[in-house]
Amino acid sequence: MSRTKTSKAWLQEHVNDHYVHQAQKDGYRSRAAYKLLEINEKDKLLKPGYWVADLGAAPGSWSQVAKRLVGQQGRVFALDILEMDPLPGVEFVQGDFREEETLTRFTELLQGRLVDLAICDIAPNISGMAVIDQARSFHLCELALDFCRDYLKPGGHFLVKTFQGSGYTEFIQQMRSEFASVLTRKPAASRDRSNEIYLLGKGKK
Ligand SMILES: C[S@@+](CC[C@H](N)C(=O)[O-])C[C@H]1O[C@@H](n2cnc3c(N)ncnc32)[C@H](O)[C@@H]1O
Repeated sequence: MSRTKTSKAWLQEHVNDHYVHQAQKDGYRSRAAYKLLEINEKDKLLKPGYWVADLGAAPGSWSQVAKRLVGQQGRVFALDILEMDPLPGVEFVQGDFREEETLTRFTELLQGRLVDLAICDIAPNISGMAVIDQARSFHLCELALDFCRDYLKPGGHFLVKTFQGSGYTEFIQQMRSEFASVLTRKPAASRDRSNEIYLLGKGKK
């Protein structure tokens, strides 16, 4: 299929997408909100009073969901390489997660406290070359796992988007060494044709 036809097909699918309409109705910034809502419904990740780190947060629908569910006593810290329009009650740092300086600015917000939950929906810019995209994606996943080693409470949970393919099995092994259990989640809002799959690490060791 030509590029134009592919983009037209994407646009058509987007316009017809039930979750896109629902997000507009519910005031969420993107259809991704329903992935987190469905996973949360099953796994009860977000609780009132929790501190949550949202890595790769823009445009912000996961942060919206998180803030709503942690309530006034909870805090949501969001990070993205892109700008994000402010969200009430969400503290945001713009920067590249691969850079030490970004991590420093982000973790300064925590003032020495550990988070109860880390959620990571980071997806790198797609180059179209599967091997490169896959490697970039897992590099970011590994950085998010490093973040959990240092800034997630023992017993805390970590939800991360991955793509099945090269590096997937190795990353699950790394997750297993850090968490009591590692589960896979493919919410209905995640398109069938996408090989994205969420890993949920439960109970940081
Ligand atoms: C699928 S979107 C996240 C959607 C978000 N969960 C929501 O509900 O609105 C993936 C995000 O990862 C961000 N991202 C990609 N590479 C990044 C990096 N190196 N550092 C920080 N953010 C990055 C992108 O800018 C993009 O906003």
